[in-house]
Amino acid sequence: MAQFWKPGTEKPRLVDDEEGGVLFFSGGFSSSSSGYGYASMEKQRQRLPVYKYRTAILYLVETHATTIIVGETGSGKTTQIPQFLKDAGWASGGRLIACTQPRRLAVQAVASRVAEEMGVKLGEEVGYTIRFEDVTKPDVTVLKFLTDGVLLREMMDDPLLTKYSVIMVDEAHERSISTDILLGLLKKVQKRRPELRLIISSATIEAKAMSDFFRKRKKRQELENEENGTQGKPAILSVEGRGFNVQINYVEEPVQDYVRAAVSTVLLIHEREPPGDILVFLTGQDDIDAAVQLIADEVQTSRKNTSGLIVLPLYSGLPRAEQELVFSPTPRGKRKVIISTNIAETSLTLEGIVYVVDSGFSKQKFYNPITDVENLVVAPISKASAKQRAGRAGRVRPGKCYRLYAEEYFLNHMSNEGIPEIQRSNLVSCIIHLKALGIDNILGFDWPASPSPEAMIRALEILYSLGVLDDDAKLTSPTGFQVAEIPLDPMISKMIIASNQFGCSEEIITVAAVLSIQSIWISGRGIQKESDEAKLRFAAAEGDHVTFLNVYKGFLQSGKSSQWCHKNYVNYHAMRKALEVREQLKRIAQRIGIVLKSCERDMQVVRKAVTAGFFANACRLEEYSHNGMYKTIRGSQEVYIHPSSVLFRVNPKWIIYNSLVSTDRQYMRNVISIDPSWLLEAAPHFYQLQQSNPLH
Ligand SMILES: Nc1ncnc2c1ncn2[C@@H]1O[C@H](COP(=O)(O)OP(=O)(O)OP(=O)(O)O)[C@@H](O)[C@H]1O
Repeated sequence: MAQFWKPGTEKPRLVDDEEGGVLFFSGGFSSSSSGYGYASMEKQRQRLPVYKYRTAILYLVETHATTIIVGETGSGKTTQIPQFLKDAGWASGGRLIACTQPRRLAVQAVASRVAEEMGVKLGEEVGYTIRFEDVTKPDVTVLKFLTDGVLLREMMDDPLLTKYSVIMVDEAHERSISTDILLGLLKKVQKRRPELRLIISSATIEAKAMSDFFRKRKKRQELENEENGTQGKPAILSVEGRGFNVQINYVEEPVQDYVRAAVSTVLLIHEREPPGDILVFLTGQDDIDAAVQLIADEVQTSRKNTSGLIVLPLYSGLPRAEQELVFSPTPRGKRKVIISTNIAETSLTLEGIVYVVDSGFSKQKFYNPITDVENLVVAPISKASAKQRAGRAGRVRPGKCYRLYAEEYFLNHMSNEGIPEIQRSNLVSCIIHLKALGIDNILGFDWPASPSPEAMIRALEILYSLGVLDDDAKLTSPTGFQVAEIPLDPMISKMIIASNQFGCSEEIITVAAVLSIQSIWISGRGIQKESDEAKLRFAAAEGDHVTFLNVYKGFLQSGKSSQWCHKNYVNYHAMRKALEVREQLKRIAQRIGIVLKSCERDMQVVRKAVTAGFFANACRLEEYSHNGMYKTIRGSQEVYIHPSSVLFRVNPKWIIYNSLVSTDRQYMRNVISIDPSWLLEAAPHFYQLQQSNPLH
């Protein structure tokens, strides 16, 4: 039987749901009808649906180890619940309240908003921590926003997270790898720290399944204790009501080209709809650049009314200052168009947004443990994502969402939730995390969704070959511990550590920084020829990694000039971002004992260091191939050099790639030529495992 909670009542009476022993709460509807413009911030807070549930939330958190809170997008979960907890005393006595988010941008934005609402300076009482950036003050910060990945890292120093009284895992529906590992670990921590409180929140989570996870595999004694109290059972609270209405529009016919369709929709909104900014969801930097270019073409040819449009891209590779532009107020008489990846899908409030255009696609990772290939593929989103995207409108005034797919498709074909990332990823990073936390029995770990044993075995094998795990599958010293210290993909971390031995750490840190950016080249429809020609000025016969070093050198010699970038079809923003990342990596490298040293012109050692990290991605050109077909050494997958690579059509016999993208074929991005004997030097175990040695 379900239990209903009437907002405003002091203490709810808790009644078990017969099936799951789970508590359900539901309650009053709240909707706002007037705009926020003139209301004080406190009034704005009080109008949010979650405000009416304040007492219920505090009561549930007091009486339950885990509380699952489901409420519409924009109902106030992220910004309000941490403040309720603080006001109720959960941050007294030097304790902290944590609120995690899957994405860095959301962490920063939400922390700023909460600091503003509380009238405090960001970094004091309210702070945030994201990878490479800590804006908190010891003994002063009480509300801390952080990515779930950062909280996992904190567990390496403090496995029981003793300084936190409450941890709110927000946007749990995203099921990122870090969220899933965190949920598994927090369940363990709760056994040792029964006083720790967990809140799992989202607009679109399957609350019952999450609750079952927190209940399963309890010992009999624990279940008996539950009979006598509510402490062990997760409570579920459903926050009813939403801020403002969002009208959903669908296309009548499926669209052929979602980039063009998105641009046409933007122009149509601009022509016909009243003022208000537009947020467009595409899949990645390439799509976004193409859309920006298409709008720029329209502006130039003046075929459509484009006056007053300010077009801003938004993706994770953009430097901070560029990302922050999306939060700046729109000048009077103008209309901002933000073209974004799913980086803006959850938690963000972009004040001026009235219109959302949803392409229905995002880039998603897919890993095949049999072939050991991880692809970034453009794939349809889930209903949960579509709902989150629409929820970026209607936050401070009513809005409209234009879905570039048919309603019939949404209703009958779109999956409710995406596949958890852990079930479609290479598990190398995840296993290092768990090992560094002393979790030895990885197969027996309590996952919210189990990864496949094949993927697990593959990852263990690669980690062993990287020299990160020993024969007993424990972290090696020092390599394993050093790799665990660097917050990057273990293959990149290993490449950095190996550069110490090869005397080329300066170069390899630059390579690592550039690899962390999606692309440093300006590309797009209509400028391909010019951009290819410009690339040739830097192209190195060894491959893309060495080419990156040439570009970086040229950029520094130009005095980090934007004109230089423009002239050479190099993306200035990307270069600035690479500089930012490089600085951070340099600090980490020095901390773990890597001596900064340049190999000057000796590019062989650079290639050897790359091989030491990425040997598992080695490929050989098919001897009789006339179309540049390679096969991966492991898995014999057919792969081709991506046209953006300087080795496209050069086709050296032996190469290593950094990542794969899948379109009509499997394309290798960022490729370097190698000597096959280096593979055996770098990973004898890995290559000798093959039945017949593939290196001959
Ligand atoms: N930066 C901001 N500027 C103006 N209003 C804001 C801002 N941040 C939040 N708000 C207001 O607070 C409301 C609640 O935001 P909050 O992020 O707490 O909601 P949420 O329930 O966590 O949403 P979601 O599920 O989408 O993350 C927004 O709908 C908006 O009205």
